Amino acid sequence: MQVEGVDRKLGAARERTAAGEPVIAVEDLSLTFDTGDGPVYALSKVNLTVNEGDFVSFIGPSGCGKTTLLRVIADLERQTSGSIKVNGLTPEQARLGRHYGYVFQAPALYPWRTIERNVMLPLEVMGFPAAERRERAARNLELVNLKGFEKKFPWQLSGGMQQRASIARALSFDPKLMLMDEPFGALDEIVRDKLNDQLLHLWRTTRKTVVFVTHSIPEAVYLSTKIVVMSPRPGRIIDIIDCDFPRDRTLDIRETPEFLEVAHRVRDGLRAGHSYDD
Ligand SMILES: Nc1ncnc2c1ncn2[C@@H]1O[C@H](COP(=O)(O)OP(=O)(O)OP(=O)(O)O)[C@@H](O)[C@H]1O
Repeated sequence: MQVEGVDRKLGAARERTAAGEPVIAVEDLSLTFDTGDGPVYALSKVNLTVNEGDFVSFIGPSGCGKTTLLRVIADLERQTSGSIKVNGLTPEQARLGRHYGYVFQAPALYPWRTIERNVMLPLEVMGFPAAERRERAARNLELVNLKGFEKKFPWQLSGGMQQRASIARALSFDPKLMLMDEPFGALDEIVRDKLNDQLLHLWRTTRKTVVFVTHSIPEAVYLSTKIVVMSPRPGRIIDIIDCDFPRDRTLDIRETPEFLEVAHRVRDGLRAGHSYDD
């Protein structure tokens, strides 16, 4: 009965999303962690709308609440006050309905499973038949340029390749929304540039909505249609910047005055956020 209820609501949510409802709608959302050392005000009065097809980056210094906000969207944390809807549903309903794929900071692959079997894992849990599991794993590994590595184990792949495999896993059940928590943070700049290009290509061709956490200003400006600048103590949004570059952008745009202007505005926002600490 409960599943039927969720399914009915999911159907209704899809219709509303098709009619232009935001994919994510956050209103006046705050989250305080109660710790032994007293309360930690991780998020304060956050308001945010993510529309279908957006690529939204959260940027800000360590501890400003980027991961916490992503985890609230994914129903891995619950807000203290305020509201949040994902495709018109509560985060719990969206999680149960598999509305999003989540990519963690570290690849988090099972070392005893081959790459293919890691990618197939969510499909096994969801009860997809074996032939479809294999077909989807092959398709998504090709999408992240890992064709030919299906039978390798994670330790046989570089860090960048492992992160691509975890993206393939998050894509395996074809969610329209991807939540990505600093997926390329641990990689060197050249590998990161390459993966940024591949991610942009994937976003353009699959028309997904992406919410992406990063510390890097160039990465945020290069990838995003919208940049959410955050600052700590308490974590809050201090600027939301629209990035109107063409969707088929290439790395050369990083040299253009328009790019540098947006980067400058992000940097100004980050500096202004820090001054709250003084
Ligand atoms: N489970 C928790 N219990 C207590 N405090 C927490 C918990 N999770 C996060 N925090 C605190 O909440 C604040 C926001 O943390 P969060 O991890 O969201 O920041 P962040 O911007 O993602 O940081 P980073 O860039 O370093 O990953 C920090 O002060 C952090 O210490």
